[in-house]
Amino acid sequence: MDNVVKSLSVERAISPSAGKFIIKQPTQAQAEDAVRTLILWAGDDPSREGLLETPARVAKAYRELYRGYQEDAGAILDRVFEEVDGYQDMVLVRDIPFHSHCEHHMVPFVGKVHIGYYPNGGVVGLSKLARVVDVFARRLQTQETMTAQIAHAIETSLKPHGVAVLVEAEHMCMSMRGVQKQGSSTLTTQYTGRFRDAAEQVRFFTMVKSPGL
Ligand SMILES: Nc1nc2c(ncn2[C@@H]2O[C@H](COP(=O)(O)OP(=O)(O)OP(=O)(O)O)[C@@H](O)[C@H]2O)c(=O)[nH]1
Ligand SMILES: [Zn+2]
Repeated sequence: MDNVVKSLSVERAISPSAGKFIIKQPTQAQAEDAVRTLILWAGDDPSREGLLETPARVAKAYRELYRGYQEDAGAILDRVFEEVDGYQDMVLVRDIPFHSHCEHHMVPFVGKVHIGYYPNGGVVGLSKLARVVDVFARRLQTQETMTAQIAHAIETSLKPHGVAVLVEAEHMCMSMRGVQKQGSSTLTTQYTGRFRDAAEQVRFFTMVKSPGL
């Protein structure tokens, strides 16, 4: 196992174009060995029947849970509809569910994202805002970073008159372990443009919390 870990030598270099890290992917066998190590660390026997296929399943699940690293929010927000008969008011998509993993413990945090923006000429497909949430949620995250990244992606692609992002979430690393406080929630917000105005923030928040369908 030691040899596998030593030979991983993850390469980290900053790509000049996107400012992204280029990671040299470990092989499937290396990923599965790492899971076997963690099973041993948890105190179980990775060679018992029920756990034999677990390393392969976990490696596959990781591809899904961390798919966001392979995705580009800019490409998702690329298509704008301009024929909206002069609509200029706020567009709000609320209660977008998400699950992410905190970068400190790699334990889930789950909740909802609310996104409002003031269009500048055109509007984006509503589903695309929910897709952008997943691009950033399916990475190792802090709630603050995820909130800022969602707002930044919309701001950069749509250049709207303002973006508001509100994220509310429960962190399993605070409920299942550590301080063990079930039911606490964390709210984070990021505002740009018109939403820097306090009255706009009140309007956004009121709409987010108004009775639903
Ligand atoms: N700001 C912020 N903190 C987070 C987030 N997710 C987890 N944390 C916190 O990250 C901190 C890590 O603290 P450390 O003292 O390094 O780790 P720890 O000993 O496991 O901390 P405890 O959770 O208090 O047991 C904890 O306070 C977590 O609650 C997040 O999205 N944003
Ligand atoms: Zn955590």
